[in-house]
Amino acid sequence: MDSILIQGGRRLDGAIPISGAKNAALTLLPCALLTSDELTLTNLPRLADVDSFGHLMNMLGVSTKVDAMRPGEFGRRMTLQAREITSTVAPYDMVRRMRASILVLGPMLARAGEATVSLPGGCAIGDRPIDLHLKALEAMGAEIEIAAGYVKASAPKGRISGGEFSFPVVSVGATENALMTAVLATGRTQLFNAAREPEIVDLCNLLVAMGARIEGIGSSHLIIDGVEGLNGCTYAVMPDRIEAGSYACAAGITGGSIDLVGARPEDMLATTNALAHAGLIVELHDKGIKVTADGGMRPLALSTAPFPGFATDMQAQFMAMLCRANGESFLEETIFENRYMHVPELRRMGAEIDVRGRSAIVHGVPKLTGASVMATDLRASMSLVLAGLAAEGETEVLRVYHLDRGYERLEEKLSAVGAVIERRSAG
Ligand SMILES: CC(=O)N[C@H]1[C@@H](OP(=O)(O)OP(=O)(O)OC[C@H]2O[C@@H](n3ccc(=O)[nH]c3=O)[C@H](O)[C@@H]2O)O[C@H](CO)[C@@H](O)[C@@H]1O
Ligand SMILES: C=C(OP(=O)(O)O)C(=O)O
Repeated sequence: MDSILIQGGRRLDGAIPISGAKNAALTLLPCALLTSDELTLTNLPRLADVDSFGHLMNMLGVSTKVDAMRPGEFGRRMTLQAREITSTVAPYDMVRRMRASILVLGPMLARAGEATVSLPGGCAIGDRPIDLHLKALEAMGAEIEIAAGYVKASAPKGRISGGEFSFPVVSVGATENALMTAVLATGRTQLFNAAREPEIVDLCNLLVAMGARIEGIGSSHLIIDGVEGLNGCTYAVMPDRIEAGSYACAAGITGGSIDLVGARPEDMLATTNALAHAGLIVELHDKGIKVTADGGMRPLALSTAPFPGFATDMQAQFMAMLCRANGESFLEETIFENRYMHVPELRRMGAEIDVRGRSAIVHGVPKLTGASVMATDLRASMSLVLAGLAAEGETEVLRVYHLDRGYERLEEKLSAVGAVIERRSAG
């Protein structure tokens, strides 16, 4: 198994290009199922999850062609074409490895009139049920059956009718599945309390470019009028606000200065506000956001919430950064019930963190020390990388495959701003 080795204690300084967003890519890719035309996505991040999604699309009969971007550019371009959907089954082995596979359910149902997708099961950060995905589809006229670990959705007359659904809890994935179904329905769909994450806006913008009719984009009330068919197009994936936020925390924890080139300020106000409250200097410019540490860091009180609130996907990285703040920070995780898996590992590096249920108190410490650490999920792994960058001595982060799901060329990007970091291959 590969690991990442970090010699900590260096102040990071320089520019990091921000890649296309994993969580946008994973909802834009299944849109290829909605049309027999070609869909070309550019600025796709080179990530294990994007590769896995490409394989899943191939299994459903979608052709994929990948071109490199211009030399020196990150990301790549993928052209997908679903002339026909040859299988409407997303198998367990695929869904088990990548939860976002559930996002083929809506578009397959909308285009082929049926879809069978393995139930994803829980994962390290929590239970993560898909009941709201299914209830939204039912409200739009789908029939749902669950058997042998699979969910089978079908449209009684071959096409979904559309309908109204109010989400009792804000769900990014369920909103995405409902949207991708509604665009090809015979009638109107209204979604209330829909997620408003920038990745949802990116999805709506792509669907509109494909010919969909959606009102209320960016709000929690989406009105979708189904159309007879959608066309292909070329579309650039939005920048990754979570990757950008993670590198901003690298500036904070190392007392450095990092220019996040390509980051979009409007997508990450909760993050930049938190950085500014901690005492970092946040400068917005026409190419991105520059974050600079300015002496000691102040402690924070943060509670995760759906967009525009503070993202749960940033909680672990802020926790690592706040280990070096002057005083006690308070964190509350309201989205996932088990998202403090990084705490025992951070403690092994000298962090002082008390966890009570969904709350955590982070006592700032004068120093962290390198250690061998491992985490069970993506953002938890990134929090260990951040702690390693600031720690005295060597840190080895194990289970790198979590990082490869969500951080494109992590070592290269961090080395370019002065980190001493390398990947050790197990051979
Ligand atoms: C690929 C992707 O985009 N992943 C993101 C997406 O995950 P994902 O779409 O899985 O997360 P959701 O927004 O659906 O989950 C939010 C909350 O709703 C609950 N819930 C969700 C669906 C459902 O049917 N029933 C239910 O109870 C979940 O358990 C959780 O407590 O949004 C999360 C919340 O911003 C992020 O952390 C993930 O990085
Ligand atoms: C939880 C995350 O992703 P996923 O929903 O793909 O597990 C994440 O990106 O932090």
